[in-house]
Amino acid sequence: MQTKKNDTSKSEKAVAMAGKTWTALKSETTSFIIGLLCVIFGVYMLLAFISFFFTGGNDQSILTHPNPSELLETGNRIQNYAGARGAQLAQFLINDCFGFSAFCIIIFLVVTGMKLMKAYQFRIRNWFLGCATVMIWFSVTLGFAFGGLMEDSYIYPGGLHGYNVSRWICSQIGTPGLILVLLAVAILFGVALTQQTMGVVRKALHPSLKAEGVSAQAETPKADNVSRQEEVAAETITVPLTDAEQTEEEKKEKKESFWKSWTRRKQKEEPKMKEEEPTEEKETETESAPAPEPTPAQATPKEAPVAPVKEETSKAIDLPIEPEEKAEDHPFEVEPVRKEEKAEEPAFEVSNDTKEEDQEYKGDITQPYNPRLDLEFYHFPTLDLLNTYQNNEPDIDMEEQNANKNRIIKVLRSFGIEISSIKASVGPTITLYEITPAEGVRISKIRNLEDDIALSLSALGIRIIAPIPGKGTIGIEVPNANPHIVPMSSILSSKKFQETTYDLPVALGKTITNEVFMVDLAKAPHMLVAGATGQGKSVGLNAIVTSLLYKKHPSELKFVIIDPKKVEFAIYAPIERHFLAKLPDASDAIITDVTKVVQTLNSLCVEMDNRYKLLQSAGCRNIKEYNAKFINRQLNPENGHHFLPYIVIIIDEFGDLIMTAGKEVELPICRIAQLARAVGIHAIIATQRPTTNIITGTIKANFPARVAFRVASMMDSRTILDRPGAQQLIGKGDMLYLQGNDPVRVQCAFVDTPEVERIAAFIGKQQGYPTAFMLPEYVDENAEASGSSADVDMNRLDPLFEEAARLLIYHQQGSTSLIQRKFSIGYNRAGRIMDQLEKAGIVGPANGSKAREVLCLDENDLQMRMSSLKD
Ligand SMILES: Nc1ncnc2c1ncn2[C@@H]1O[C@H](COP(=O)(O)OP(=O)(O)OP(=O)(O)O)[C@@H](O)[C@H]1O
Repeated sequence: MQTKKNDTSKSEKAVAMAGKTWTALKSETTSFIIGLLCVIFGVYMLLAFISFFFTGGNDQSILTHPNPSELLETGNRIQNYAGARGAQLAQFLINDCFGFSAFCIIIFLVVTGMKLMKAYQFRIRNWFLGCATVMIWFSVTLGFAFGGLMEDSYIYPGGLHGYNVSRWICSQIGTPGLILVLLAVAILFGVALTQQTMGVVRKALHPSLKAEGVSAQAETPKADNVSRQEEVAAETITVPLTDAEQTEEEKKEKKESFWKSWTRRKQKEEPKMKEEEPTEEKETETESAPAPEPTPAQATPKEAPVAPVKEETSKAIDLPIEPEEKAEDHPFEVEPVRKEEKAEEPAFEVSNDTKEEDQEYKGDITQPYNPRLDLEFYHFPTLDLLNTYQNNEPDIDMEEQNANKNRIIKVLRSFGIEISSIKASVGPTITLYEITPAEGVRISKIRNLEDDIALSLSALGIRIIAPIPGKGTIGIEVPNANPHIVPMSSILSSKKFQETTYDLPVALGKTITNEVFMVDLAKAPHMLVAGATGQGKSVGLNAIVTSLLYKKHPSELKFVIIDPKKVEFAIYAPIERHFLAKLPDASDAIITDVTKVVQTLNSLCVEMDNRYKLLQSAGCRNIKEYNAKFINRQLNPENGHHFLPYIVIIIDEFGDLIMTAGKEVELPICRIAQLARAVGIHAIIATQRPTTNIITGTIKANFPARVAFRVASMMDSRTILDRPGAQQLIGKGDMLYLQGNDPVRVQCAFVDTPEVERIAAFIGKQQGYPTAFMLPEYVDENAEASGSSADVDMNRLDPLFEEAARLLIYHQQGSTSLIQRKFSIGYNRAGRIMDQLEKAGIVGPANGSKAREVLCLDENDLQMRMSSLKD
């Protein structure tokens, strides 16, 4: 009894010890050191082995000495480069064990070392099985083939193992039996390595198989061939079944065309098949800097298993789950991280593309007009104004990838969903797992389980796309354990951005596959940005403005910035004379006062109408055609024609505007959104509260491009994107971009306030236009009508008159915007109330941009005036 207890505690201790040792081994440093030792030892063995071929003969007499240790101690007479121990090792592994194939041990050692060092991601189990099979097979084959030479040479090609095993097999099943066994093992190994082996064997058995190959294929009862069989059958039906009547030639022709179409189909399937054959070459390619456009074959993962797709039909929901074991059976591909191609030359250094000839011909109307000549020495902002970050390149953590893969398979299995393959694309913050469901699993089933699956994976930010449009696979987006920032500098220095031909290139960030994501605002043409507070909206808007500033000359682009929060966009003040537009009487270009917003938006409508008139008289359909004509001097400036810069309106906190100014803001915005595209006026509106009373149906209909950062609820997501999803984002710039049917998940580029300040200062200190771009004056007809206090009808006082008067007396500030905000009414109505208050002597006359003076001192005073009004 006692002994039993002791045994149990001993075994528990041993298990605990093993656990501890395993944890220590798993630590990154330990595994790196062990890996390094493996590689070094492998190199040492290689040296010993190679040297053995040259020096083995001389050393053998010492090594096979009855008491070799005596001789080895001095080591003097050993000639092997790896010394006495090396000679001993080589003698043992080559001659006493496996012969030439002992080199496989070195290969496995180095592979293991590389894996432990995390230099390469090999699949150790496969490599072990592969190396062991090759080593034993060759050892037996060489032992069998060269067994007779052993007496004459100091090297045994198959080693003693090969010699003895081959002799034993021969004694059991005879020489032909041994040959057949070796052949069978070789073919089985080949099939496990690549399915193409089957084709080679078939061809070897039947060289003229080509045409009949189809039927051979069709006869293979593989589930994934079923649809192919159907196709083949369908095609076969189109061949008239009159073979007997056909001439030999006709038959041949039909066979050929049939074969051609089959080959075409095979070629389509080829990449898929290639994905299933990870070769060492591909692995190396994957490890070294991957090509920018990896083909499916190149993108084959480091650890993609050799085994073909395993078809599991049993529902695993009731089975004991062994995820670690079973999950590995699924082909798992991890796409290599795409490295964005950088432009060779920093194009921004050469900031002005004004050519010398242009300067010479300045004013020469026989030469094309160059709008950039207005500010001919303007320098585009340089990339060094932007922050660079260390270690921001996404890398692939295979441990995390495998853990996630296993988790997904386990969760899906717990819902009775089997999959046949899984592929991962690692992005800066999110990894997309693309899953192919097994035969017979309906995608709708997965779609219905979306919430449960997301819940079971229990990580923030999981989004399920069932199916991925156009692919027939299911996508599960899982946040990475170590998200990476996407610096604005990495986007702006990319080849894609620098070589873009977009009219208004807006670089938003990187997609899940690490591609730079850009849109052309000129085509968008208006954008709606939503996101709860602190999720990256302002950074996103800054990224939009920054990318435009890096591409556009001040003569080509103007911003109208509306910032009710008053602080977010103040950083752009220095670029007022270069890039900003404002009303003629406005003191600041960045509009923070709600009253000015309505005027500005209406003024933009006037600008739009004016531009349409210009386009009409020039016979152009859009701004691009018009500007091209103007540049080619086909339009006479004396007839009012001029080069038209794009105008981008940016409105932060649109919700606030709608709450205070309501329809008065919505109407001009909708007019602009409906019509302004052709004349180069584009709007970007952002809101924290994407509710239906703020983003009304009319606004939604006219803003086809939507950017959703994380929002508070599914309702908000539906308002902005017409579907759920944005509530599941992880924040910090994680966003969905929708234009058309399906949203794209993008990690927004990060541009910090100091970076924007540096860019603004860089532009601001250069020569600019004398003033900001002047928008046309807007005369509010309604306001005009009710503008003069002489016309004010005091018999029909506004219902809010008395309350408004009380408000102004309380604040001692005669401000129309105060009335607007407090009572959530439009500018016109607030203006009318103010006029009535003026006529009643409660406030003084308008005082320029300053608030009016409040003439009424307190409540008593007001009561007296009110009673006199009623009289
Ligand atoms: N693209 C990004 N990459 C990394 N971090 C980001 C990104 N965008 C935002 N963040 C982080 O989130 C913080 C808040 O972002 P931001 O100020 O843009 O939020 P917001 O949605 O504009 O909030 P609010 O509506 O309150 O102004 C930033 O200070 C930054 O730390």
